[in-house]
Amino acid sequence: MTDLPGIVVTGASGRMGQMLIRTVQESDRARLVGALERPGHDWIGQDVGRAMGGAEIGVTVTDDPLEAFARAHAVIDFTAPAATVEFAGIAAQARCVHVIGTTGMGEDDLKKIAAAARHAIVVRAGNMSLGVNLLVQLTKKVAAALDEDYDIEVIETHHNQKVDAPSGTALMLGQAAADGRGVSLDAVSDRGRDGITGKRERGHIGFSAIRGGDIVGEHDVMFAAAGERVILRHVATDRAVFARGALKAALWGQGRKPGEYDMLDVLGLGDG
Ligand SMILES: NC(=O)C1=CN([C@@H]2O[C@H](COP(=O)(O)OP(=O)(O)OC[C@H]3O[C@@H](n4cnc5c(N)ncnc54)[C@H](O)[C@@H]3O)[C@@H](O)[C@H]2O)C=CC1
Ligand SMILES: O=C(O)C1=N[C@H](C(=O)O)C[C@H](O)C1
Repeated sequence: MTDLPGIVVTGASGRMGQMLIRTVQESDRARLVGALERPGHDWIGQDVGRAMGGAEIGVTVTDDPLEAFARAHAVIDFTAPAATVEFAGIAAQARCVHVIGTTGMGEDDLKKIAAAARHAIVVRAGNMSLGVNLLVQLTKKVAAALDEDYDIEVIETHHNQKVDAPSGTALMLGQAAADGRGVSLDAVSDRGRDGITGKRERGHIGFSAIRGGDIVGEHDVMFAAAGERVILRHVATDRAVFARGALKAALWGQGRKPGEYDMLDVLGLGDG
């Protein structure tokens, strides 16, 4: 039991944090060795099982990443961009695999994570589910097969607590569509249409975000032409799909060479 890789979950009280703690606890391939929350959070100092409303599990919630990561083989991190950038440096120092699910990161944040990944194993993806990563590959193939007569639109739908848009998944799908077409996503993105926008530009990739209720996460990639539409869709109904993917990534990362990997690497779905 004690030989199993030790996992620290950051953002322990969050929607994903709690799901990850349950997933690690239920796994016979890993053990939970730490649970982290932000300084000042009322879970700090409590047993994480009790704080989640269940039985004690012998892991006390801490706000000290240095101390927590020193005991871990992997950190699974679904928090916020500033926290994730800080954790990337500390995980590299502690030599543990950093699995990053956090979305909404800016260019600067991504540069800092890439710098940490020169010395550390980082697995980062805007969506850790098998289904979405398959959809990424399908999107690339369909975009390569259809010409610019087909307007590409990415539509994402999430719960009303989500703070970033477009979702990390929508950006992955948009990138896959751009790669399939052999164009730069930055050059063709249409985000946040409002007002007199002018007609849609041929070859652009549009993004729309819908927010409401407790929707876990839905993504459509629409290829719309005169007379027909092709729609690729993924619907997540349970956050367990993300947590299972993240734990898989944490185990896959053990003993790898330093570098930044994604879920296509973990799942063996890459191009070659
Ligand atoms: N890649 C994927 O498969 C998925 C990614 N996500 C992303 O994960 C992130 C979190 O999502 P949710 O769990 O829904 O959010 P949430 O708001 O429920 O949880 C975030 C948690 O992080 C904690 N946190 C913030 N700063 C911290 C710090 N410095 N130290 C420790 N803890 C800190 C917060 O207190 C909170 O408990 C978002 O960016 C979301 O988009 C969510 C689901 C799947
Ligand atoms: O915030 C969420 O909830 C989710 N975030 C990820 C994203 O931004 O794509 C993944 C999933 O869709 C849920």
